[in-house]
This record gives sequence, C-alpha cells and structure tokens, in this order.
Amino acid sequence: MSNFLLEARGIDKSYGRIQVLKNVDISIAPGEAHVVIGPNGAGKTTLFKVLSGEVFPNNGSITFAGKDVTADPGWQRVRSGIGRTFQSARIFSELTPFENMVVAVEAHERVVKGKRPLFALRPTKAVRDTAAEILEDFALTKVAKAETKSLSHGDKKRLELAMAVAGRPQLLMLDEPTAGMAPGDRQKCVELIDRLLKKGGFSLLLTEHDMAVVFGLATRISVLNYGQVIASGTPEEIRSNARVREVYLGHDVSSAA
Ligand SMILES: Nc1ncnc2c1ncn2[C@@H]1O[C@H](COP(=O)(O)OP(=O)(O)OP(=O)(O)O)[C@@H](O)[C@H]1O
Repeated sequence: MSNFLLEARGIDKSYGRIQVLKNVDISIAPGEAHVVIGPNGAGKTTLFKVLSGEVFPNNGSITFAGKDVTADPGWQRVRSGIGRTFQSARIFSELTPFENMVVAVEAHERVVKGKRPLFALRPTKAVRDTAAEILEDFALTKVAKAETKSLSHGDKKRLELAMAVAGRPQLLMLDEPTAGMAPGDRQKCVELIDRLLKKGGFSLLLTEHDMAVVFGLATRISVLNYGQVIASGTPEEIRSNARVREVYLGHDVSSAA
C-alpha cells in the first residue's frame, strides 16, 4: 500500500471541449503542507473540485487513505476525512458564528460518529462547548453572537476555516485562504494555519497566489500551468526551477520568504 494519504493519478478534466486538467498526478503525504500554485486559469480550483468530489474527472484515479474514492461524491469524501474551504467563504449568513459552529460540530457528530438523531431541537452541552472552544481557538469569541453577514471578510474566512476544522478532517483543502484579505489579516491567517499544522493530525492542500503565504507554509509545492503539472518539489527546488520562474515571470518567486 502507498504511503500517501491522497494519491491522484492521470487526472484529465474537460468542460465541454475545453480540457482544463491534463494527465495530472499529485500525491500528498501524511502531515504534508502541499501548495498548488500557477497562473490564473491554470486549473487549480478545478483540481480542488476533482479531488474533493465536487466534479468528476474524465480519466484518472484518486485514492484516499488507501481507498479508491474516484467515484465517491463530495459528501462521501467528507465522511472519509476530506474537508475543504472555498475561494469565497461558504457559511450561513443568516445564523450567528456560534450557530454556524454548532451546525459544523453537529454535522461531524452525526455523520462521522453516527451520534444524535437527525432532528434534535437543541444542541447538547458538549456540542455547544466544542463550538465555543473552536471559536475561541480561532479568535472569534468576540463576534460569536454577531450577525455573520456583518462580519469582516477576514472573520468570515476564519469562520469557514473553523467550520472545516470542526469536521476533524485528515486532509484539509483550502482554496486561496487569504484571497481578498488585508495584509494584516493575511499574516494572521498564515499564523493560524501554521499553528494548526504544528498541532498536527492532518495534511494540508492549498492553492494560493501570495508567494509569502506559499513559501511561509509549504513543505511541498506543485506548479500547474495550462492544466499540467510542470514541477513538484520542495520549496527550494521550486524556487530554483527555471521553468517555474519562466511561468511566473513577474511573480517574484526568488525573493519570497
Ligand atoms: N464550470 C466551468 N465551465 C467551463 N469552463 C470552466 C469551468 N470552470 C472553470 N473553467 C475554465 O477552466 C480553466 C481553469 O479554471 P480554474 O478556475 O480551475 O483555474 P485557477 O487556476 O483556479 O484560476 P484562478 O487562479 O484564477 O482561480 C479556466 O479557463 C476556466 O475558465
């Protein structure tokens, strides 16, 4: 059996006549922080969708935790241990952050542990405590009872991340976690993800355009260009790769942190 937590091989994905992913291979080792970079339109989000089961590939296979999940829909992959966030936060804007967290914690209890009936009128104390603890961890206690729709962009993204973490995924997939954030929020987000990684217990796959974020977090980087992986390696290998520099003309890979 392979040592990888996730292994995707020979992935092709087309939308109509447009081939967006071409024979993509990507592997994620346990504990790895793997960042996928590439120019706009290279296929990063599509690769995320294929790996999380939002769309299916035309060819190729995906193995997760030793099991072939290629034909599994997204909800089943969540059950298997894949959590993800999106470029624009997907949260319930009519609920408070605390209520959002309760939904996420209950979903985990119900789906993964098989606890609680489908319709319960009131969350248990344990669920409420867990929701409050995670909000605290993510520095969201102050806004726990606020209207979610009135939160800042950075707080909304943090809430979405907290909800994904509540699912206790083995693989956490973050699609541009710092997109649209102010520089201060961006730095806080990197510190938060770094802290989560150091706590351990999961692997990370993320896409990101900000090179300081990429090189600040990655233990491995794969580079997509026109739907193909043109390089995959350690941050050092990627930094010194001539082809990557060429593709990233104008992006200052060499001087990133
Ligand atoms: N549902 C769709 N139908 C048709 N074409 C699509 C669809 N989704 C994406 N595409 C096309 O696929 C290509 C890759 O898009 P994708 O969003 O995966 O790239 P990306 O690398 O994530 O880009 P960005 O960095 O801008 O987010 C683009 O040309 C895009 O227009």
